[in-house]
Amino acid sequence: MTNIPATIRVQPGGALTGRVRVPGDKSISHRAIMLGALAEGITTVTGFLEGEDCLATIAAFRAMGVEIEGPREGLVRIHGVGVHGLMPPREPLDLGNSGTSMRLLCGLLAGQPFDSVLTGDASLRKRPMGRVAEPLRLMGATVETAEGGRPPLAIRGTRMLHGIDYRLPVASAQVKSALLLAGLYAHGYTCVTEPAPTRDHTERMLGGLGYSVERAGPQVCLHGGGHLVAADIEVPADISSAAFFLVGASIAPGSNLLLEHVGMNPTRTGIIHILREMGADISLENEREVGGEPVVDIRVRSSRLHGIHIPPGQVPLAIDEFPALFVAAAAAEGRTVLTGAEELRVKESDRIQVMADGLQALGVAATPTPDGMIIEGGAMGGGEVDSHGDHRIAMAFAMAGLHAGGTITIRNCENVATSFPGFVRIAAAAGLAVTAEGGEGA
Ligand SMILES: O=C(O)C1=C[C@@H](OP(=O)(O)O)[C@@H](O)[C@H](O)C1
Ligand SMILES: C=C(OP(=O)(O)O)C(=O)O
Repeated sequence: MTNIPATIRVQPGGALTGRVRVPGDKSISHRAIMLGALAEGITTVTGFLEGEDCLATIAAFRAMGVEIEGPREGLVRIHGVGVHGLMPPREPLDLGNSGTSMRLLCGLLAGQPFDSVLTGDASLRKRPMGRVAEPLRLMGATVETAEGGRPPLAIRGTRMLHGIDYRLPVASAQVKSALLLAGLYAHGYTCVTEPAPTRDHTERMLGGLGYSVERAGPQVCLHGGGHLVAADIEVPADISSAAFFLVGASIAPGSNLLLEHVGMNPTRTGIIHILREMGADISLENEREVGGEPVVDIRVRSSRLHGIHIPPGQVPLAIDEFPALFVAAAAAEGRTVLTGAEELRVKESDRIQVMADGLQALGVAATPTPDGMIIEGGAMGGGEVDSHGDHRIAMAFAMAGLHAGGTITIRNCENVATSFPGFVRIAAAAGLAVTAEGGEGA
């Protein structure tokens, strides 16, 4: 993990034009490594995200004896060891900044015949893990957390897991996935019911590798004891990374941008629905299916956005896009109100507070609430904001430069490399007047 502090600076003005292919989907890349490692045979992955979060997942599986070639230009070859082929790691597995790695691995490791310890960086060590540890205990797992259910996690191996029928208290794809991964090792059926739809990449990929997953409305079930067969996986561009460009092009007059080969899984499209409701000019071209996931090219042109009450049903479908959406709201005419998004407070940073602080520093009337934010759109000045080491906050404020009246300086941007290596170069090529100092991260 790079610890070099990086500053991103954006001069006001400019427009986004041309064609951009953002890097591969982070959620799918993690799962490709995990499920490829558990499959029988060699899984070839293309379009893999070479971001630090996914590299942490690769390192964890290498530490458990899995041979993984690459990544090189998005190509990874995983020599699967089968569901029962992982080896005990000699040291704690350090998952850096990645909540997805930690939560999914916690489920997967609960059913191994060996012990393991999971840790991470200062941000990850503040994030709640009780949400996975508690249901895993109901399955017979032993997972110890530090105070308040935080990492590090000490997992005692067992071959005695049993399936449960679990209703998720929060809409979380990470918890759902952790339980399904534990369910591969459990006796009987493991069923998870979600309060609202969340990303279903785990279910899709399990199916693609030959594991039977049954869905009925909000419930998904699998039976333990099966096996996975290697297959090629093509990872589409990450809609959560495309989101910064969707917002940037919408708010910068004169923009006309094509975002290529973007994953359009219906559990991830909240950003499109919300921006369109705000008046964005977004069209989907060349819709197709690649490796079991819908993919499109997205054309976005600048438009006059207006404030809205964000439909609560869209929140889980856009959960990582709110930093960018808050910038869209700040550039829109009128008031935008978000509710039902308290989950934002337990991401890489408290994304409600940190975004409100940054927007206020730029002169925007942004009022944080326990579960959302109220933003009065309008003019925005320049100024200095702190991303608190949160990749999505850094990239959201970079796009704010397209609307601001002065230079925006963003501190602590080194973690941009967790999800979007090359962000500054790609954004500059599209027309953002952006520079980075002091770190490879950005
Ligand atoms: O399963 C996943 O890949 C993810 C699920 C979401 O987290 P939650 O499950 O905590 O909502 C999301 O915020 C995260 O970036 C990736
Ligand atoms: C919340 C995020 O990721 P994770 O939970 O994997 O750290 C994110 O990428 O916005």
